[in-house]
Amino acid sequence: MNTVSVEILKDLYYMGVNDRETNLFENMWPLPEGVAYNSYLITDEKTALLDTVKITKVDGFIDSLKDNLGGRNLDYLVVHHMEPDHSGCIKTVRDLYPEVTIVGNKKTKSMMSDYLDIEIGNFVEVKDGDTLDLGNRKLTFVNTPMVHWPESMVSYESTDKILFSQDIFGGFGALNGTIFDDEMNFEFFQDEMRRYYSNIVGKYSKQAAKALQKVKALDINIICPVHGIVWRTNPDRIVDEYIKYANQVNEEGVVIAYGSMYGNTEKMADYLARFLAEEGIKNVKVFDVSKTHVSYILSEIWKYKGVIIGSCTYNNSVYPNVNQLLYTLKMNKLNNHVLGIFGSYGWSGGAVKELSEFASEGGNFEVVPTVVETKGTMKEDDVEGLKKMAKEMAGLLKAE
Ligand SMILES: Cc1cc2nc3c(=O)[nH]c(=O)nc-3n(C[C@H](O)[C@H](O)[C@H](O)COP(=O)(O)O)c2cc1C
Repeated sequence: MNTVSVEILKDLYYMGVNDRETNLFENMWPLPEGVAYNSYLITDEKTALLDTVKITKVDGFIDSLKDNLGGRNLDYLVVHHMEPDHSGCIKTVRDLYPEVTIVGNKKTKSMMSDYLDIEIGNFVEVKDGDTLDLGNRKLTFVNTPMVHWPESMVSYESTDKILFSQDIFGGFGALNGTIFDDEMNFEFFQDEMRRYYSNIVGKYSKQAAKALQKVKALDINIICPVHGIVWRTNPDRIVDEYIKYANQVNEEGVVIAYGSMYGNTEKMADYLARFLAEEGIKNVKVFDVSKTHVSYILSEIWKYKGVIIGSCTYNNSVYPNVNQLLYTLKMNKLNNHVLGIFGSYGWSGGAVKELSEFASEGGNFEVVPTVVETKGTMKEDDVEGLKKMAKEMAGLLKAE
C-alpha cells in the first residue's frame, strides 16, 4: 500500500502518497524526512478529484481512486497547480475516465498542452470567483498567481468551509500515520514546513502575502494542502504561521554561516558566536556552508532576525559555497533582517569586498557597521573587532 486513504468528512477523502525514495525535491532540496503528495476526492452527486500525485506513485493512487469511487465514474478533475508532483497522473486519470471534465483556469489549459501534450478534451475554464456545483458541495475558485506558479489557484468549499490550498500551507516530510493537525506535534513538522516555504515559495513572498490576505478573509474549518498535513482542528495556526513566513516576521537570534578551508574563518565564527552569547543573544546558530545544505541555512535565516556571513578568500573571490548562499539570499529577497559580514584572506583579498558589495546592493535589511577582515589568523585587533561587531548586532536586534 502506498496510498493512504482516509475519509475526512462524509464523501470527502484524503488520498495521499508518501515518497521516501526521492532524495532531492525538485532535484535540489534534500528530503531526509521524505515528502507527501496529497490528492482529495469528493463523491457528491458529481464526483471530483482534486489534483493528483507524482507519476512514480501512480499504481497505488489509481487503486485508491477506484476504491473510493466504488464503481462510479469520475466527473471532474480539478487542477489547482500544474507542477508535476501534482499533475503527474492527469494523463492516466484521463485515459481511465475519458469523459472526465478537467477544471482549470486559462493558464492551466495552455500549460496542460505544453507539459502533457494531450488532447485536452472536456475542459471547464474557470475565472477567479467562479463556482463549480457538485450537488451538496460547491467549489469556488480563487486565483493565487505566482504562489508559486502562474496558474496556481485554490478552491473553497462553502458547505463545510474547506480550503483546498494546493502548495500553500504545505511542508516537507512524509506523513507517518498522522494525517491531521490534532494527531501530531506542531513542532515536529514546523522546521520542515519553514524549510519548504523559504526555499520553494520564499521568492514569491509578496504574492504569497496577497494570497494569504484573500485566504484570511474566508471562514475556514479545514485546510487541505497538497503537501503535509490536513488542518481540521486549528487551521488558523497554519494560516498565521504562513503569514509570518510571507512577511519575514522573525525572532531574536543570529545565524552565522561561514566558509572556511583551514579554520581561520571558522575560528572567527566561533569567537563571534561566543561574543553574541555574552551580549545576551540566546539563539545563535553556526553553520559551515560546506557541510549544511543551503536550504537548511535559509530556513534558519527565515526564523531569526540576525544573519552574519563569513568567508575566506578563494581565487580573489568569496568562497564558492558562500557564493551559493549569497545567491540564495538574493533570489529569495532577504528582507527584515540585520546583516553582518566578516572574512579572511592571505594576500590581496577579495571575499570581504564581495560580501560588502552584497551588503551594499541592499535589500530591506540593516547592516552592522563593523566589518572584520583578518589576514591569515586572527590577531588581538581582530578579536576586538569581532567583539564590537557582536555588540552592534545585539544592539540592533534588541532595539526592535
Ligand atoms: C586554494 C586557495 C586559494 C586562495 N586564494 C586566495 C586569493 O585569491 N586571495 C587571497 O588573498 N587569499 C587567498 N587564499 C588564502 C586564504 O584566503 C587565507 O589563507 C585564509 O585565511 C583562509 O581561511 P580559512 O583558514 O578559513 O580557510 C587562498 C587559499 C587557498 C587554500
